[in-house]
Amino acid sequence: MAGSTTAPPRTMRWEGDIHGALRLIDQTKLPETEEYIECSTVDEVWDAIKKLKVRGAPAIGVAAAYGVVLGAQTALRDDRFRFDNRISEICEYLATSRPTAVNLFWALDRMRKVTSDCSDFPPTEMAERLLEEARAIEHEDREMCAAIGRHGAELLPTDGGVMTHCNAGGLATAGDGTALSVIFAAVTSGKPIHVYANETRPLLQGSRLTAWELMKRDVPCTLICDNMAGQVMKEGRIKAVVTGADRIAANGDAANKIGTYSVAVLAKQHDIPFYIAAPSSTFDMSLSTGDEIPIEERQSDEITMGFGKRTAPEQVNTYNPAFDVTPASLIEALITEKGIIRPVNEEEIRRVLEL
Ligand SMILES: CSC[C@H]1O[C@H](OP(=O)(O)O)[C@H](O)[C@@H]1O
Repeated sequence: MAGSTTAPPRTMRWEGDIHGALRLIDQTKLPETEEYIECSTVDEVWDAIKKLKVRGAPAIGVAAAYGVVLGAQTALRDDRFRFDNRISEICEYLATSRPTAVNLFWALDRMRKVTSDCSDFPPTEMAERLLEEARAIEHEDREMCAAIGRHGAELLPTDGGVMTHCNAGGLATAGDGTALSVIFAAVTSGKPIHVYANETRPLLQGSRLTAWELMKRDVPCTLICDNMAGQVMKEGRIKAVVTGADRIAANGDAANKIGTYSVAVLAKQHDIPFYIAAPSSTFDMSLSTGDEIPIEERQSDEITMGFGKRTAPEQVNTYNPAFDVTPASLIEALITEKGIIRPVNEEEIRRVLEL
């Protein structure tokens, strides 16, 4: 039966005590090589997030939390400044690594709260509490992934293909993923899921990462170019679409990898349910609609230098938004660790997430 139980390698692991380091799989090297890097400074974590060595909304949050711990190590060695002020500066610095995934800011807020809750603790004790909080964020994310899988599996069809876009798998989280956790749970429950993975230009998270994860888990997968999504739906191959998200506004509008909005429009056209799987840490209730979600724009060579080969004239103008926003009206349901949100609106979001 498809769906082996062997999970792919963990996205990241903190090794050691408060003086330890963060070990990450370098996702820019996949699928050719499974290479691990060790981050021993906050700058190395910032760089890993910026360059997508670690990526995916929940994974970015977990990595940033451990980045704060690495910064705390340096702060402990320099008593010229108040330790809690240094931690606050470190959080501000990590917050500049990428703008869209709200999990980054959610995790940093939790780390800042440790310093305010433990303001009368000596720096060494505060540093220990910071490591405990980072570990808790990682553990909770793993639990959230499993719960998302349990809730979402029942929504997937017992026949036909399931399309996904980008990578919302184990590599994007500290657990089995969000969208892929739903797929893995459905396969484990015995559903004959066949995944159509969109390659997801320009950085190919779908072909490089999602296809890699699915094949590791023996889940049947067909890789397609992004511009094939409509034809594949028109041929009747797709019975559902499920993706991840990087930030969901209070009304349910959801930011996800560029191209997700197009897939949602195509799904609507073909009367295919479009689901988004995301933990509660991806919801930003301070934003009333998706119009307010900051969209990251990335450098030109991600488009013109397709992984080392020039694919466009050197000075050509480019536009490279890394995300787009799918309106709540196109989303059949949001799949969270606390349950299914349907219809997708602020009242239902607040009811299910108990906000
Ligand atoms: C589980 S959320 C993953 C989410 O993050 C990805 O973006 P990036 O690879 O740029 O970090 C993409 O939007 C995924 O859906």
